Amino acid sequence: MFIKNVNIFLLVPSLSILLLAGILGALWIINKDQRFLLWLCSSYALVAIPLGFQSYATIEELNRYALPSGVLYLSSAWFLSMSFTERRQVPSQPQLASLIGVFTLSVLVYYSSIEPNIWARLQSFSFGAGLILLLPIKSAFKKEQPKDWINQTLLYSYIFFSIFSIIRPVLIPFFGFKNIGDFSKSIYWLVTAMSIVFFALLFTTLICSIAIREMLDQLRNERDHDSLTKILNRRSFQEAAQRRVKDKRLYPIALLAGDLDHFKYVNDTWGHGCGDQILQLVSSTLQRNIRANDLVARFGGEEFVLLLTRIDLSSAEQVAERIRFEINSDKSVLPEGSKITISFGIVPITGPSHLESALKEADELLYNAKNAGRDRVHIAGKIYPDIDLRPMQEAKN
Ligand SMILES: Nc1nc2c(ncn2[C@@H]2O[C@H](COP(=O)(O)OP(=O)(O)OP(=O)(O)O)[C@@H](O)[C@H]2O)c(=O)[nH]1
Repeated sequence: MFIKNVNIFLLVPSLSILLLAGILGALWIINKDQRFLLWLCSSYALVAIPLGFQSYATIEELNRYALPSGVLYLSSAWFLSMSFTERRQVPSQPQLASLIGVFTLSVLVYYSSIEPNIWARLQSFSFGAGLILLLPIKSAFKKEQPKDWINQTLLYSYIFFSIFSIIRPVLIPFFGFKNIGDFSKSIYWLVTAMSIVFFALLFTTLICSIAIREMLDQLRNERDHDSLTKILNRRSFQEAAQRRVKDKRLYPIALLAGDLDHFKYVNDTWGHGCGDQILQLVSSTLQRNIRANDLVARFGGEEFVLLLTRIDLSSAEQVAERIRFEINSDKSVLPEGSKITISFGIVPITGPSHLESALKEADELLYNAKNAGRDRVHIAGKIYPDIDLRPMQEAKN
């Protein structure tokens, strides 16, 4: 049996590929959304088995196990192509791939059981695997091409590998592979095994850099955004706002503090789910009403803050009124006869060091608007004679 006379060196290609499969599998466990890692890991695990086996098998064993080896190689090609389709978000073609697979396996059976011919087997099998790999290429090219060099390298190396799989058997005569008894020690087999390891290493390096970069982007995104509404959170708002207020070209700048009215009542009456829906609705209304360079954030609870650039106070007031009107008019969340209301306090930002105190001033104006009956906009410097100075709790009742 092939297990006798084990030359450990011959196991290096399959063990290296198994190691790469392990790295990909571990990365996938960290972020299960990146399914292309799982497909690639499976592809490597499947190819490592016949690769190790063929490194030791005699020509009789190669004949006997041609079908299972072929199934593993073709499945590995299919998983590799699935990894690529998942990555590029293009459709996979399982029916066509199955057809190619069945046809290729039939040829393999013929050239292993009926008329054993290793050369014909290699050609048909490599051709079948290459075709399966090439299936998603057309749709991948119809899509917008990747702009960064890592994704571009991945695309072109995948195409190169697919074409290489098809033409590899053509290399046989050039490597003088004549004595089929020496298959596992032939230069052809060495080139095949080393090329598989080379491409596996290349794909792993590229895919892992892409996966890690995307994971970091995702973490940064989660750190900077509110998970319910997807708008900026307080910390990232303050960072971004600091940059805006230092830029003279963005002045005049206005700061708006908004707070939903009687939100506790909404939660208590219609449930927390309804409250969450309202928070999402308000966030999308706020986002719809801002321009490039403006910021919108959820500061926590039912409290929102906007930084509007290149705008005077009265225009900022109009924006707030428009938002208030849109929120009031929404009929999608609360039952007929009830409406969502919001109050605003607005102040101008006078300079780079004013941000922190402007936030406090806007909050005070917002508090005044609440005391004055809610569902209203109060702006800095304006006198509101109808202000209701009753405590907030009393006003609620
Ligand atoms: N549904 C939901 N409710 C939240 C969330 N965060 C905070 N809240 C609720 O928001 C309510 C805020 O209540 P209050 O601070 O009393 O404010 P209010 O009832 O809007 O009263 P006024 O601001 O004075 O009009 C509390 O009941 C919180 O539980 C959230 O993410 N989802």
